[in-house]
Amino acid sequence: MNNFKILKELIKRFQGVRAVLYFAEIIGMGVADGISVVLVSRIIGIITDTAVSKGNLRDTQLVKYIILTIIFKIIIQTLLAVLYNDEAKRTGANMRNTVYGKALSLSMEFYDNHHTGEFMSKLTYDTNMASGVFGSRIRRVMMPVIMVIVCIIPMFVLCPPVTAGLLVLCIISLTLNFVMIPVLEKYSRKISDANKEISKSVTNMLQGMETIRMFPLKKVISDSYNNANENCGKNMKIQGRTEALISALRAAFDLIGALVFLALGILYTTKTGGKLGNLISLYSIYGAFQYNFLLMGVYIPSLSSWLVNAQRVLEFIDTPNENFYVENKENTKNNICQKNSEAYHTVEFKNITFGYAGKNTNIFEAYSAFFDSGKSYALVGESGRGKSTLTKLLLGFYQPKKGRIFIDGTDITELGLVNVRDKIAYIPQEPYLFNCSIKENIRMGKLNASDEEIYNAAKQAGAHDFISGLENGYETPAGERGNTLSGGQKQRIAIARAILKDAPVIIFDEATSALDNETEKYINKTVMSVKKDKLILMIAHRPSTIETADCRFEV
Ligand SMILES: Nc1ncnc2c1ncn2[C@@H]1O[C@H](COP(=O)(O)OP(=O)(O)OP(=O)(O)O)[C@@H](O)[C@H]1O
Repeated sequence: MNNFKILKELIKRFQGVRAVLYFAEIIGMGVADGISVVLVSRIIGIITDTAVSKGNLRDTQLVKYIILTIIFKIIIQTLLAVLYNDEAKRTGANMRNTVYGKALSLSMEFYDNHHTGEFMSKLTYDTNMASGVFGSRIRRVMMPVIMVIVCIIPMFVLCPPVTAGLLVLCIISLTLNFVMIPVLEKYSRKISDANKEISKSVTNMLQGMETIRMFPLKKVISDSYNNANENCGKNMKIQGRTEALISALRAAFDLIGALVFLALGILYTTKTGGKLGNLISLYSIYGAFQYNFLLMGVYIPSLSSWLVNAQRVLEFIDTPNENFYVENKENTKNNICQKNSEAYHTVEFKNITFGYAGKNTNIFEAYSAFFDSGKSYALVGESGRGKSTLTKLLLGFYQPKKGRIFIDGTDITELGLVNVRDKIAYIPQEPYLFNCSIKENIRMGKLNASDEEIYNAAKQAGAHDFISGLENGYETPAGERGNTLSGGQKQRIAIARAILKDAPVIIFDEATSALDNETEKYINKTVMSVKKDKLILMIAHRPSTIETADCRFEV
């Protein structure tokens, strides 16, 4: 995608019709800025001519110019700047919401294939840069262009030959700046890639902190971080030097511009009898003109390097969602309610074939299985056979290559992801606890649950006693990923959350593996007591767990 297309796409997706307002505000600011520069130059010119002719300032139109300057420079510009900022912030927020929303809609396969660090970099660095396109970059590119256009007309009116000479100089310096565009773009890409690597290293370090300390992995991890950091630093250095070169060129052209102005100005006043006031006015406008002309050479390349990140954000947003199933069909939802009231819940896998993306072999090949209502099944089989995968297929985390899956006799592709997951309470091998209170963690099973319902669910999950024993009871923060709790405590909170959900199908994926025998027995007893109208699938290795199930099912 070329830069223009990226920009067009960004505007279409994140601004829509509001783009008209946004661009009108920038154009307004640029025009007001340009006009105020011209007005100030007129004031200087009038003062100079009056001084040279020893005239009276009162006889001039000085006050009119001063009032107009105040209106354009202070009132109009400030007003437009405030409106512009609001619009830019709205666009940035819209972009961040879209990216975050996208992250929640992606398939599990996406997360399997993307490193958390790389993903974090996308969510933060690339999105910040992309929202910066609207936050500052477009304004910085457009304002100088508008200023240059507004200034060039009075400059030619005031003194055509000097203006023509200065313009040629400005064009040469701008061309040189443009030569630097591809260089800056190249290093911006490299820095962005290096930042991804840094994020990956930091995520590895944070998530694998225990393992890093257990094995002597400090050096390996810090080497990988240092390499990424060094690479980033190296590219930033080259980018910095290129920018310094551009600044040096700008300074050189400043100096040459002043000399050209002096030479042409002397010729203009001595040979053609031009007014000194006009020349001083011209030089006053030229200061702003030249500055903005060179800014075009700085900000246009810089915009294109920010657009590199914006393109990545667009690609990310275009990643397909996990919604390969029908979403929330109203009539389907009614069907589900009817079937729930019948209290008969079955799960059937019919001739499914599945293998994870990127792997040559399939885990299931035309595989069929049927699970009946009111029963509990212990899913057994050697490690790696595919027990967890089978339940994840049921949850719609992955899509089978062939075959169909039914809940209560309805194909899950017709039910829709939301409805399928609504019918299932799933407790994974390593349950995730959010960084909020224990009570709020349990409440995630049913967002409108009363405190009483939460306590009851915790009692059934054998968690009430230990939670009540904590200094802050149910208000105790679970910590990041539940790290203030033991493995068994985390499991019991996750079980309470699943019990609270009161779904017709419950999946335990080794959900009691970290519990002592007594607690496990207690939980199994309470869970089995509610199973009359439920279907329970338990993935288990422990004989004690397998024994509590009605049927042993070899996957
Ligand atoms: N996200 C994934 N991406 C690629 N391969 C995966 C993924 N998850 C699991 N696998 C592979 O699929 C196979 C089945 O894994 P699964 O976790 O379903 O087995 P399991 O029977 O539950 O094993 P265990 O009893 O050890 O928990 C394994 O070979 C595993 O390496």
